[in-house]
Amino acid sequence: MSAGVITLGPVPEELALLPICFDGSRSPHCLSGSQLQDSILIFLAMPGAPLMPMSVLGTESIASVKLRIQRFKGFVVNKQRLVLDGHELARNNNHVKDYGLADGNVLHLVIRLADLCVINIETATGKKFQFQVDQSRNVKYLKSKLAVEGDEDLGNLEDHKLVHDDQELEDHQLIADISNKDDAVIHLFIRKPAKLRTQQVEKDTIVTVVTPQEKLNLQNEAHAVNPARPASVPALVEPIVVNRKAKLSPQVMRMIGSTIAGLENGYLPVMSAEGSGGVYFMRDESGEKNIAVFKPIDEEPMAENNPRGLPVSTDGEGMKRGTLVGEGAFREVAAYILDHPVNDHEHGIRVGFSGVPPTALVRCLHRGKSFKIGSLQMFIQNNGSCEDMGPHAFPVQEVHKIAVLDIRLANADRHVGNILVCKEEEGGNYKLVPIDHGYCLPEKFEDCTFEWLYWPQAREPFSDETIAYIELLDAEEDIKLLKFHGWELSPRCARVLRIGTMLLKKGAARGLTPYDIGGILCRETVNRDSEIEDIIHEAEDHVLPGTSELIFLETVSEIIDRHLDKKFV
Ligand SMILES: Nc1ncnc2c1ncn2[C@@H]1O[C@H](COP(=O)(O)OP(=O)(O)OP(=O)(O)O)[C@@H](O)[C@H]1O
Repeated sequence: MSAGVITLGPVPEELALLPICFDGSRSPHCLSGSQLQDSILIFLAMPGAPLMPMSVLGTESIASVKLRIQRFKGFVVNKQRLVLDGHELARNNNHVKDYGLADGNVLHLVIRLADLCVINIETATGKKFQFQVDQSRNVKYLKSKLAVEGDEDLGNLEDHKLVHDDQELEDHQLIADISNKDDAVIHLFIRKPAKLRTQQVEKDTIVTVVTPQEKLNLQNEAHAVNPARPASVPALVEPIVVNRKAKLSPQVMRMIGSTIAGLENGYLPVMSAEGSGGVYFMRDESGEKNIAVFKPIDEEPMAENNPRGLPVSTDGEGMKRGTLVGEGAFREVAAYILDHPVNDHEHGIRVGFSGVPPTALVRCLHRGKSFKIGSLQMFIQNNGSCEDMGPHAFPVQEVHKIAVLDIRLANADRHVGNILVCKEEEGGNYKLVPIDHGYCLPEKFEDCTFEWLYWPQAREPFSDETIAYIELLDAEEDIKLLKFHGWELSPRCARVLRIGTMLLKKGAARGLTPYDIGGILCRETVNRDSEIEDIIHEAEDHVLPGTSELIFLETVSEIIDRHLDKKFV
């Protein structure tokens, strides 16, 4: 779990990221002649830190670059995302030169940290602050952060005394020591003159600063952050419904209701330490459980308010090719809408074939006056994600249901962190839940990546149940369904959906495995087109300009047939 900053040795940081020589020194002068020619000086950008020079080799793999960052900055490889000019260097086995890195380039490092701690601070006057603090920081650091980023009304924070379990906290104490091991959130209230105490509520540590006049009980604090909402105040969360005839599912309605109740009871959204965009956990009415995950569009990667230090997109394109910044929420909702249930409304609950959690487009009141638009997805209790364990224990069908979704929607972001693992109480089987569909339905197949492709289950044939589901899929109906819900796919995105569905159906009818089909959609290296891209180019060369989309797709269909016949004799 540890992904915090490790203590560096005596090596100056700027030299630490230079390649290591055989004698253990880090001077670039020890590189061989060809290595010197191959050497590229780039700059690593991390939120809140100055640019750091880093020397990489063109022939070095992305995995090796990440490994060196891990070695000297302490962020483990699978928690790193490297972004160049707004696009992620997602393929670890590709080389630096494949991505066209050149001298002077700035590489953004986004850390998917799990051991940041969210600290909510509320003053006596109701002002709220939220900080993310590494658990290795101490109480003094927290106070200094509050002094700098807080508010002058807070006065001299040196005077505040923090108390935990009725013990006064010392400035040198670590945040990790205040909270229990797995705490993700510390709520801190400030009332002057300060006297602090903390209380455990489930996994949260509630640190309460109280004035001597006030009664020391939690009820008081809960009440203070639970003002009755005047009728004139707009709803805290509202679904955005374009077509009134499009009914929201009962699960979505319940999720929105519980999210509102949680907010009304004063439980503020808690920012996830993971993710490359702004991701907020919304609490239910009791404040004890996460009920939903809110992802505002203005905080997506490369959007203007991205909280992870990613630069704003210069051309509007998102972190994956063929997507636009600000459209992630639509894509999240589209994945849910298109995840058709097998047995309609099983036990009164709509469960999609691939198990995409219920998701809706909502607007959420922000700081009491403006709105943030984004996707609201049901929070799924889980035992971690697929990055926490090897794939061998996953049932074949669980992997296949995700493969079907990814192939249909040409998902460009199916990494291991985007599949949650839930262990069933009865029987102890693993269930997989696909999340994070902000980069599905892109305009092109260029960035398609499927982590499951390399899992043994992907080489197993589809079950009869899956084949029956695939046979029923109809891209034209899917496009109409999305339009009914208010999203008219661009012609290019619609083409990707049609071709992905076509390939899936043809492959399944021939008895091909998810590996066979998925492999056609994914590039082997970043600079070599995938088979599907080659097929599309061939079709484009074949048809005359101005040819209808229907004829174009028929051409693609014929080429795919030929390709499959040749490849899988
Ligand atoms: N529906 C959900 N249920 C439970 N946890 C969730 C859910 N959605 C997201 N999370 C948690 O929040 C984290 C970040 O969410 P998500 O991956 O969607 O964000 P992102 O910014 O799109 O990230 P990424 O860098 O993976 O593209 C996930 O790793 C997961 O731990």
